[in-house]
Amino acid sequence: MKISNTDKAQVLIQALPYIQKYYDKIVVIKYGGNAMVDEDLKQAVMSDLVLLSLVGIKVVLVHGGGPDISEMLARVGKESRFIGGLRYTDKETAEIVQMVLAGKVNKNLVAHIEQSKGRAVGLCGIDGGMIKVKKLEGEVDLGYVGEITSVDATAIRDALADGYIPVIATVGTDENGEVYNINADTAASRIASELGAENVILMTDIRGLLKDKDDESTFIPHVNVSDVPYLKRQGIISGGMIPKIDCCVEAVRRGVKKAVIIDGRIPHSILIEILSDEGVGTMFA
Ligand SMILES: Nc1ncnc2c1ncn2[C@@H]1O[C@H](COP(=O)(O)OP(=O)(O)O)[C@@H](O)[C@H]1O
Ligand SMILES: CC(=O)N[C@@H](CCC(=O)OP(=O)(O)O)C(=O)O
Repeated sequence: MKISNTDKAQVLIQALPYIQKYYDKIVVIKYGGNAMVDEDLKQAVMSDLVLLSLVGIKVVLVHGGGPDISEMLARVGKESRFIGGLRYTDKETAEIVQMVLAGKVNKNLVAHIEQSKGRAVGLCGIDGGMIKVKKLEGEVDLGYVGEITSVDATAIRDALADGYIPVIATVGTDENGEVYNINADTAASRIASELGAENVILMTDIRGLLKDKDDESTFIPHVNVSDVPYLKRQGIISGGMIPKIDCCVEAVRRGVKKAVIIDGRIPHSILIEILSDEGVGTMFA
């Protein structure tokens, strides 16, 4: 079907109020490893970020890379173990996490942005002392998994002021300089609140929060943060969805106006989410 010029113009002009709303505002986008399904899709997502950045939105990209980490661990004969959505991280795993996230995944995303004629700079939580952590203490010992104690967003702000899209890998250091693995959803939430971001958008491989995770027709479009403890008790939220939901709740509590989980496998879902009134995922308020 051929789209008429009038229809094309209509689509563009409909984006105007959203461009005005978000102009000069910070939007933190977390791109999960499970949504990085192929290089073409990744390229399409990065082009969307370049477009958003060129219309004046301050885009900050925080990325995951869980599947890449698991693949590298398997190559060296190590099995991946997750407890409550978090990876058990021994010393050797922490080194591999740093190599894969800050090296392979981070530079690959920067290269894709540059390929779309955007400007990006790759950073990790170690750079500029950005993310400081202490060992996460809980019922189960997760090894070198960090709980964020502080975020210094200076390097991110400087990159934005210079017109770059900061691309951030989520490893951080403790007071002794030891490197820790940080869940990327958790880090995105803290970075968003530290930056006073307008929105935090989590791109994953599922439509959003589902009542039954194996049935997309049970999709939940809106969640009130006060309902989350109940949803958790009911067992509706499990695995990798746990840090995501916690991230959204935490971001909203800390003043981020909107936290959304969207399907990163749908081409241009991020443009539809930001530049139209069609909510495409689960919104937390
Ligand atoms: N209630 C739920 N609704 C949607 N997804 C859920 C739910 N509970 C668990 N999940 C799982 O969470 C996964 C997303 O988390 P994760 O695999 O960590 O993604 P990412 O790599 O994007 O961070 C989904 O693919 C799904 O299998
Ligand atoms: C502590 C912890 O679990 N860290 C994550 C960091 C990467 C991540 O969060 O990647 P996704 O967003 O693709 O899941 C991990 O090791 O897998």
